[in-house]
Amino acid sequence: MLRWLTAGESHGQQLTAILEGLPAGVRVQSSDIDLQLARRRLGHGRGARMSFEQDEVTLTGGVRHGRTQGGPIAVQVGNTEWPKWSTVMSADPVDPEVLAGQARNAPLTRPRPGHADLAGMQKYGFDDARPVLERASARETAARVALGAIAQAFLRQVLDVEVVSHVVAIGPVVVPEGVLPGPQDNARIDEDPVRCADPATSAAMIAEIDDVRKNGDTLGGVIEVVVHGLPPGLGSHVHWDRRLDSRLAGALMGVQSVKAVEVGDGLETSRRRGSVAHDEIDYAEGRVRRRTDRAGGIEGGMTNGEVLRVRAAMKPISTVPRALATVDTGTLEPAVAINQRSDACAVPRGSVVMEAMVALVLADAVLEKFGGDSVPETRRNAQAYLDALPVR
Ligand SMILES: Cc1cc2nc3c(=O)[nH]c(=O)nc-3n(C[C@H](O)[C@H](O)[C@H](O)COP(=O)(O)O)c2cc1C
Ligand SMILES: C=C(O[C@@H]1CC(C(=O)O)=C[C@@H](OP(=O)(O)O)[C@H]1O)C(=O)O
Repeated sequence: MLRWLTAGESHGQQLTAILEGLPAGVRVQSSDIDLQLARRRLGHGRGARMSFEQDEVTLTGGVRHGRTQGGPIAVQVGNTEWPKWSTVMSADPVDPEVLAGQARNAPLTRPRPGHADLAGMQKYGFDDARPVLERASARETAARVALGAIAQAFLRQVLDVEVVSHVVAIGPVVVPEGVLPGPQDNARIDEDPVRCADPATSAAMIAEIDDVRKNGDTLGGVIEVVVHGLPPGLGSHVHWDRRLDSRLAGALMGVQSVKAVEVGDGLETSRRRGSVAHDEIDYAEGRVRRRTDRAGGIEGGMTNGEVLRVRAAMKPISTVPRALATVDTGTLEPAVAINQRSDACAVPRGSVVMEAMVALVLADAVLEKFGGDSVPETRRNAQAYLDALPVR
């Protein structure tokens, strides 16, 4: 079983992430994580913070000389903005007189609609939204991407699995049907400002983001994660919490701002007749395969050996520059929501986060199926399973 956990605040000293249960011998180094974190900072529509916040990665446990050792892997992602926040976010008590002089410490009492601010203040008994927004912030996704980079290295080294992603919708602008990235397409897609695999749609997406930005507004959209090289039989039909689709949906829905998840053709499938909704089976090219992949590579809660496709829909950024109506929780008077710099559209960089979540779930499912305490052992187990499949 693979377990992972993150800790840390948006303006805290650092994010901390732990990944436990990975076999020994996965080749991984800080630069692999740096690469993924750099991808997460890109994208047309990102906010100012993404241009000056550097992610300082340190592997502090579980890896020696570029290989995992079998123990928990610990990663720190330092916030380079920390010096500006070290008093306001200090873990230890600070002299009240020093704090009083800090403009950043003024209580945030105008909760933003669409954020955790108000419900979090009520739930935890705060009269200031700061402690809520610090942890609710998607800054935390940097820690997930760091762990996802390690999970991706494991998947690649054990099974040649490649996890790629692309943006399929931004606001009302949607890619045409049939655009499907290949296993090596991430580098090409990264070069597109909105991580869209279709150049004509990309231009329309950029125009849409520019338009909302000009109008003080924000946008959401849809990301598709595509996984090549998975064997059949990951996950299971036998119980709801063993189903791979359920585990993927939970992981993607657990990313800040995700409001819907689709597996394969998802909602579109529900509108089709059965005769054209499923994937007929034939025997060709030496294997039993599906003629189409409407199911997105999962049937009965298990991978079926076809390309896996899952989609996550992000709501528009909640910190709308043309600030939304709220109430000042100190005075109960009408007010406008807290408004600071923010992304106009985080969908392109969100796609890197979705890849990480999918990689973590799949690494867990691979270990559940094949076990192994070292990469060679897991690889041997996987190969023995593939060789013994009754139907290839
Ligand atoms: C990668 C990423 C970046 C985000 N950047 C911002 C941002 O700059 N400003 C903002 O208000 N929300 C941003 N969000 C969205 C908020 O974190 C999200 O709206 C908030 O957590 C509430 O969403 P929920 O109701 O789904 O929890 C971002 C989300 C992601 C995944
Ligand atoms: C810092 C990151 O994203 C942040 C996520 C975020 C939010 O509300 O989710 C709000 C913004 O932070 P701030 O309010 O400090 O400008 C983003 O910049 C990051 O992704 O590294």
